[in-house]
Order: sequence, then structure tokens, then C-alpha cells
Amino acid sequence: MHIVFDAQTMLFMDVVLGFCLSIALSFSIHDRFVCPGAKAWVTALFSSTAGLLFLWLRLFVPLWISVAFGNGLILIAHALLWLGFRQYTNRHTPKDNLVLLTPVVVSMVLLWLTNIDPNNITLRSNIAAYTLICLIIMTIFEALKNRKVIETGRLLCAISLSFTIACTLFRALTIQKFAGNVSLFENNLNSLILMVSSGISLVGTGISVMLISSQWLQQRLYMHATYDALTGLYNRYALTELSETGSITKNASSRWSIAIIDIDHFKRVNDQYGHPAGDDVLREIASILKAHVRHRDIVTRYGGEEFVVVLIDCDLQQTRNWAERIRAQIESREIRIQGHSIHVTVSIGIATSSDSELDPAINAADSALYLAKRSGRNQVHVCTEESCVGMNGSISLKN
Ligand SMILES: Nc1nc2c(ncn2[C@@H]2O[C@H](COP(=O)(O)OP(=O)(O)OP(=O)(O)O)[C@@H](O)[C@H]2O)c(=O)[nH]1
Repeated sequence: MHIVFDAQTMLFMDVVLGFCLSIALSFSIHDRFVCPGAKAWVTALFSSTAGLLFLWLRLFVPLWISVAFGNGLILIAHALLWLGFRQYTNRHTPKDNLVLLTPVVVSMVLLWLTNIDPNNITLRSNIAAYTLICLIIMTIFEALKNRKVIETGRLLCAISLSFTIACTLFRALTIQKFAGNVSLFENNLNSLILMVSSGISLVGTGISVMLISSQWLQQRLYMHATYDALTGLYNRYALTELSETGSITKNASSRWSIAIIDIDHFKRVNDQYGHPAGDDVLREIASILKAHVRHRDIVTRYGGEEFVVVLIDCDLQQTRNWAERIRAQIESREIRIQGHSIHVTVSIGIATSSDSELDPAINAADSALYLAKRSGRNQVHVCTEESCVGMNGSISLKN
């Protein structure tokens, strides 16, 4: 069989490609955990493909149907792409939906122009092309706004849309040059560029949507695996990861210290004021800790009411002073929750290390914490290799 790659066949291939991509994508977003905007983007792909189908149907249906529906659906697709990015970046407002009126108005105008003079391709084409370019520029702006480096899907989408702008502009300018003598299915460079660019733009958008969705999921999984949802601090898993990848000792020139901070009688706070109030206390303690460390230090919520702070390049005396400041700060802080004034105290166990291993230092700090609790709470204890020492100088053997 001999297949002729003329403009009409290529446009038909674009339509088939678009439908396959749209169907594949709609299956991939058939999940609860899809990123905001994904549904608008998949609808955009369907709409764009349907628009191309109407253009292709030009040979079989009245011209006004092909012109109005073909261009209208392609413009709707690009308005949806823009709306999708507004949703993705959480900047979507109900007023944004008004953008969908633009394609409707433009297709009405195209319909009217087709009725007046079916042969005036130049004006119709220019109106559709420049509206499309405006919508794409708006979308590129949204795609790139506040983009994180790892969000390569958004970058790919912007690149693929820039390519569409270049091709649309090329067609608009050449149509002007030939004064309307370029029809859609003539086998010239102009039509060919349009067909090839439509295919590339469909594939580019499809791949970008897949990439954006998977990168969004990846980021969320990373957030949940790394950060504590209640306080926003690193979680225990993150601390282990940082230790295993050597990120803690890499930043320290010599010694580093560990402080384990445990809220005293926290169960009573929960019992007396309720669990939500207990959560607020945890957030308050987290913010005090965050406010008292340097950029290089690591603050984690290690477990329920227990926090671990890694202080980089801090010797024993500096760590002791820091811990005592924190203890005093928390003791004197009045935490106001639901009309109640809550006061809590903390016990702190500290240990220093120059080793690359985190666990021995945590165990030592934990022993110090145990002694701080046993000695009456609301105090700082230090653990050295031989013994654990209280701030008041009392010494207890480690085991
Ligand atoms: N509100 C709230 N409470 C929590 C959370 N995680 C753990 N807890 C509570 O923390 C309390 C810890 O109680 P315990 O281990 O007995 O310790 P404690 O009452 O602080 O006593 P000491 O540590 O011995 O001073 C329990 O009541 C847990 O329910 C949380 O995320 N939110």
C-alpha cells in the first residue's frame, strides 16, 4: 500500500496521535492523588485533538463548521492549559474561568467572517493565530512562575508551547505574505509546518503533563517521608538519612553535639486540655527550637513529645549553655491556647561526638535525658564517655 504524506494525511495522523495520548493520560490520572490542574490539562488534550479533527473534516463538512469548531476547540484547549497551571500553582479563582469565553467569542467571530466571505483566509487565520499566541504566552508565564529547579515538566511544557508559538507565527506571517492563497490542505511548507507542529505540540504537552504529575507526586512523597506534618520539622527518618549520607559530619569541622529535648508530663497536657491543645504545645516548642539554632544545625521531631537537635561545631560547654537557654526559655514561655495559659517544662539530655556515627551519640544523649527525668525533670544533663553529669554538678554512672 502506498501512503502519501500530504497535509491531509498528516493532520489525520495528528488526530489519531492526540486521541491515543488523551486516552492514555486520562487513565493515568484516574486516581485520587493526581496533581491539581491535571484534569484540565487532559481535557485540553482532548479538546485540541477534537479541534484538529474538525479542521481535518473540512473536506466533508460545511466550511463554517470546520472553521468555528476547529479553531474554537484548539483555543479552548489552550485556555484550559492556562487554567490547569493556575490550579497547579494554587492561584486559581472562579474569575479565571472567564478566560473560556475568549475562544467562544473568537469562534463566533470566525463563524461570522466565514459567512461573509468564505475565501478570506487571511483575516480568519490571523484572528485565530494571534488569540492562540496570547493564550500561549499567558500559559508559558504561568508554567514558569515560581518553578522549582526539579520541576522539569513545567519547563518542557513551556518549551513545547514556545515551539507552537513559533509555528503559529510562521503560518500567520506567510499567509499574510501570500495574501490568502494558502489553504489548509495545500502541500506547501506552510501547511506542513502546521501539521508537524501540531503533532509535536500534542506530544510535548502530553509528556509534560505526565512529567508534571509524576514530579508532583514525587515531591509530595518526599515531603511526607522527610518532614513531620505537625511541626514542619525534619522527622526521625530524615535524621537517619542525613546521618547515613554523611550530611551531618560533612558540615562539622570537628565536634558536633546532640540534644534530646523531651516535654515533661506531656500526657497531663493532653489529658487536661485535650489533644489539639497538646498539638499546639508541640508546635510552639518546635518554633522555639527553630528560632534558637543556626542554619547548619538540624532540628527534628524524633517521636511523640521528643525533639532531637544536632548542633554543628559546638563543644560540650557551648551545647550546655545552649540547652540551658532553651530549657529556661520554654519554662518561662506562657503558651496561650483556647483561653488557657499553659506552662510546660522540658528535660534535656546532651552528648557530643566527633565520630561519623549518629547512633552512639543519640544513645548517650538518651541516657543523659533518662537521668534528667529521674533527677526531677526540667533540667539539662550531659553524657560523657564515663558518666552523665547534671547542670548542678551531680554525677551519675551511666548504667
Ligand atoms: N497532642 C499530641 N500528643 C502526643 C503526640 N504524640 C505523642 N503524644 C502524647 O505524648 C504523651 C507522652 O506521654 P509519656 O510518654 O507518658 O510521657 P510524659 O507524660 O511526657 O511523661 P515524661 O516524659 O515522663 O515526663 C502521650 O500522652 C501521647 O499520647 C502528638 O502528636 N500530639
